[in-house]
Amino acid sequence: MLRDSKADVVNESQSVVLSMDDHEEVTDVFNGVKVWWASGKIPPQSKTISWFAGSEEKSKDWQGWRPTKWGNIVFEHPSTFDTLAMETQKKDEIKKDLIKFSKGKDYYAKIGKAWKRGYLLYGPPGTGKSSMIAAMANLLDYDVYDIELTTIKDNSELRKLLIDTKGRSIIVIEDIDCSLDLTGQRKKRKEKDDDEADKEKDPVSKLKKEAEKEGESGSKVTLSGLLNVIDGIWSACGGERIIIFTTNYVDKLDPALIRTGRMDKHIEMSYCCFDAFKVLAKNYLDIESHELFGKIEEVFAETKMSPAYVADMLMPKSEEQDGETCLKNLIAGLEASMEEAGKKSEAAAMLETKDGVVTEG
Ligand SMILES: Nc1ncnc2c1ncn2[C@@H]1O[C@H](COP(=O)(O)OP(=O)(O)OP(=O)(O)O)[C@@H](O)[C@H]1O
Repeated sequence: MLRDSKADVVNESQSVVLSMDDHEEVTDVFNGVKVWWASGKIPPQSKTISWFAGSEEKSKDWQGWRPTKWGNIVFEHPSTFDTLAMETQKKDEIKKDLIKFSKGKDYYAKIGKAWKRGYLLYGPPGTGKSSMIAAMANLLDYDVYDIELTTIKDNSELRKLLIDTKGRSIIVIEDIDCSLDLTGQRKKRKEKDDDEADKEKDPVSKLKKEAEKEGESGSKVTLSGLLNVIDGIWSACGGERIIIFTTNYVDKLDPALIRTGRMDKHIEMSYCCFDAFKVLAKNYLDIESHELFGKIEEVFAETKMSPAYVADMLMPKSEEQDGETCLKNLIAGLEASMEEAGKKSEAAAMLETKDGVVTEG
């Protein structure tokens, strides 16, 4: 038994909680074994990114004596709106929207609505969705809770997790399209394919397939469950919260998920434009203008390249590589991709031509 320590009974609980002062040290003997207790204090991190750590890694929320599944790592993503490659006007609009929301406590109270905002971030891979989330968190100084839906057992577990989030936070549900096969068209198409395949199967193999299906999906979170949890969570939680869904395939999402009111703002993260390139050139090479910019602008007008690719090309790969070499490499890379795209569309046109001769490659 710890001596010299404080003992309290926590509200509505049978258990006694022993506590120590900061930096206090106590020696104790239990069953003949000497135990040494020390109380340390870890200064709070101003920002943490939290993620679902899995049931075997449950940690304790010592304040409330409730187990919580959120793990924390220090949030150190340096992306800001200044480093984000995107049209300036679009960035300014998003920044204004966020700041208005973060200052909107009285307004939301006045209109009787929960202080929350939903964003849908969509665009091809490498267009900066994660960078945008980090920039948002850095702008508002909010925590980020990153949810991997496929690791969540069911709707009630999702609800518990969300209830456990704190105010001034951004809740991120990434790749919503692949997480649960929630996409409208894909789901319908899959069901159709399955039905057709089922017609040809005997009842035993049908049952086997159903059993396999159940085993396949580790998660039983459903679209309607997700929507109910999100709608319900706002009334249950105080404090401002932003929820962000990300997807690479917006056109395949179920309309129920993206209908207005649920996601307040849809933000498209698109391929690199010349404006976005200039941000990257300034960040990566400290170049604000260059004689090659004219050529680069021309090429960008005709190519679809992700900012991730452009950023990679602009990063010097050796001491010898200077800014101009990186710009030249970028032009060469973009032109090669244009050529590739040209070849592909030629091949596609050949296939479409009725009389075109198609040979196996
Ligand atoms: N718009 C952007 N502005 C600045 N850097 C970017 C941008 N897009 C991509 N990058 C660079 O490319 C890397 C990958 O981008 P990021 O992870 O943000 O893209 P994503 O859209 O979230 O990709 P995915 O869909 O594959 O998860 C970033 O670390 C960053 O260096």
